[in-house]
Amino acid sequence: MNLLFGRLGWTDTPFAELIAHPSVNTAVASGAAGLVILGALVTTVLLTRYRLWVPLFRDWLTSVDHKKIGVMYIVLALVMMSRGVAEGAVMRAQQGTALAGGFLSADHFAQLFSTHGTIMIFFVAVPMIVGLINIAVPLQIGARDMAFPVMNQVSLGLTASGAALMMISLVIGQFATGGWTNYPPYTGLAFNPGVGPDYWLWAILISGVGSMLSGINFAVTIYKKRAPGMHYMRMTLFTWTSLCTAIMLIYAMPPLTVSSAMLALDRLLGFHFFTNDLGGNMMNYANIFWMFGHPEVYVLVLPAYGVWSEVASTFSGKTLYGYTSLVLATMAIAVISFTVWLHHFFTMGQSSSVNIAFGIATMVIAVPTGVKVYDWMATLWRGRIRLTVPMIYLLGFFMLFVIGGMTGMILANPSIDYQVHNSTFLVAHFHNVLIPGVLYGVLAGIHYWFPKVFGFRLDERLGRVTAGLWVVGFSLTFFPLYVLGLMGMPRRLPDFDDSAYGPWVTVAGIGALVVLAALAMIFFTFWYSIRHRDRFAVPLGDPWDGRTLEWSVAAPAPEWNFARLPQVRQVDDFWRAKQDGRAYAPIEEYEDIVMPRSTAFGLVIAVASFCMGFGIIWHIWWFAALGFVAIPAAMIFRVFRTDTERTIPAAEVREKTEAWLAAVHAATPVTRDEEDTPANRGRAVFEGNPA
Ligand code: HEA
Ligand code: HEM
Ligand SMILES: [Cu+2]
Repeated sequence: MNLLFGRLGWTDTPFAELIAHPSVNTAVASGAAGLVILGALVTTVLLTRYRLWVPLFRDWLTSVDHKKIGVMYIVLALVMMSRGVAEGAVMRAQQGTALAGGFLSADHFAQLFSTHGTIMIFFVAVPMIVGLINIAVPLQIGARDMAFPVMNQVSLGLTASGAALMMISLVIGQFATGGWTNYPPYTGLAFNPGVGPDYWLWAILISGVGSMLSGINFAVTIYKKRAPGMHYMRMTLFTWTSLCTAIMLIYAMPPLTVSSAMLALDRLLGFHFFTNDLGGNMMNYANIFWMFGHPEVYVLVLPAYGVWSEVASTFSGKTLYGYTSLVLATMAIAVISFTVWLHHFFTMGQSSSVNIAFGIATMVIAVPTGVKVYDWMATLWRGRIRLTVPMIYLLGFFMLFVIGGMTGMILANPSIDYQVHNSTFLVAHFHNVLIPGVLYGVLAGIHYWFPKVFGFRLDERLGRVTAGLWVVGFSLTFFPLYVLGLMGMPRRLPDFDDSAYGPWVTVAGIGALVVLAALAMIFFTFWYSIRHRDRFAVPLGDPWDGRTLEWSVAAPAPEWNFARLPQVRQVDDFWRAKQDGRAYAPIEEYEDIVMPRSTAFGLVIAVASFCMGFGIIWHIWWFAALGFVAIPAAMIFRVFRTDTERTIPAAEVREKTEAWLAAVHAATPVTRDEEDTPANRGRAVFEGNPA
């Protein structure tokens, strides 16, 4: 232990390990570390080569525009997802070759499922969802920005800082082996003195605060920043689900922060909250963690349900069937989800009557979820269906998610759960809700809102192939796990010698290859669409014949979103406005618009919190102190700034808006009959002459 580097030594890299013990296992670890380093180098070279550092800093990293922050969240999530999916595939390869001896050590496999689970939940699903909410909600409620734009940037910074800790754990030291739940006492000092659990703890502590702040920001934005006339029962369903998710984040994140902080105290200062002796009890961890953990999965899935609502209604050309029931179902799921956490440990010793109570509470969630599924189906019924990419994802969701939900119902029976708890049946269940439920929803949302942010849409053909690959890839990879689970295969199993597992893990392995192809296709779709962006341009801003406010402005949406705040009269206001000629009305008087000024505050907080986390993990106390002091210092400095706002002159707003309005009015109106052609021709799709 030394003062300068704490417990960090030269041998704490996978490369040193590779030299000391050359094997396929250590080579894989070094390869992964090499990829991280290579990725960082290539990014640096490209940014320098194309002189992008300044634009990156000026237009993105210091921006407080909710749309840009949303995009950065999603980019972060896509980077992390590439790692997460690759890790999933490596685990499948290990189990696929286990009968022949495999190629990974048990410890390495344990790190893989721990990083994979942690990354997928906290650094893929959460940022994807938060990113979409950032992009869509202010536009849908007719606002110019978030309630707290700078805090929004801080949330992103904290999330990125946690993600950076995850990435650096590949290169320096190693990650935890305790799964995404990091249960003590296994992760306590007695069993795990290394840095692994500390990486988990500080990545979660730092990003968790960011998520809670996001929740506050979203809730206040939706409460306070709605346009005139945007009553609660006129909001879009995506906004409703975002509001429920925001409230859930506010209540669910603190338990996670508390359980993690308590475990950190156990590890750093010898507290005994969760040890087996000296008064500790790990059941406290299990309870507090799952008080977060269960609501968390609905935090993720509710906004995806919101996307399905938008998609179903837009692409069947109908107002949502059962609007009120969808709102009430969302609220019911949000509330009930706080009463079911114990179903994650039915087998951990409480009496059967307690188990039964929680089992029943769990099953009750099927009712509001079913209401939603039937409402979406009724929305499609007799609609003018357009099979766009988001609709393909919706169909995949209908087929697959319902199966995953049903297996959840099976697990909710304590007596059945005793048989399949912690088997791959469970692994199949949760991937079956997370991938078709959350991931498909997010991908559908990206396809749907991409043109609004960038002014051009993504290629439909490639998007369809990608969606198809996700449906096939998911099914091949995860349905075999139900069978394996019923055969008795436990989760988190690095190797086995029961040859009966062989065929099923082989199929799952092939499925993982298809999923890898689907991942590659996502990036190819982006690349191809960006290259041909002129062909895909939709400057008028309404490529899907949209129904809600975000489609009533140009694409890309101007920085101020709305030149004049809209006056809302009903659900699907923009759609009705297009029909009775109110849409695209001329604006008589333009006004100056005050917007928040760009700032590096979030960036400073991100770097400082990273230093603090990294310092504590490695016991490099001076480094930790530096970060710890920099955070309040930056806050105090920020409080004294007075030049935090910037006025956009009315003339500038007028010029941009009038040019766009003129283009809209010059475009050929598309009549109902022509609408069956691909709906995304780059012109406004509306009926009649709006002038
Ligand atoms: C987005 C994520 C998500 C979602 C939506 C769900 C949804 C549900 N989950 Fe799942 N679950 C997870 C993510 C998710 N889960 C994760 C990550 C874990 C494991 C964590 C770990 O241990 O690592 C887990 C674990 C888990 C367990 C613990 C099992 C164990 O550890 O042994 C249980 C037990 O009750 C459960 C139940 C349910 C139920 C009842 C639903 C319900 O909400 C499903 C409701 C939906 C339907 C039922 C389908 C649609 C409904 C209809 C068409 C209406 C008609 C149907 C009926 C009337 C039945 N889940
Ligand atoms: C896309 C392809 C994916 C593949 C191939 C894959 C594969 C795997 C594998 C092999 C495991 C270990 C299973 C075991 O313990 O036996 C696992 C665990 C897990 N996965 Fe995935 N997965 C994928 C996507 C996702 C996604 C999108 C999410 C979340 C949004 C996710 C969340 C998890 C979680 C939470 C765990 C549990 C980790 C733990 O045991 O602590 N996965 N996955
Ligand atoms: Cu749960």
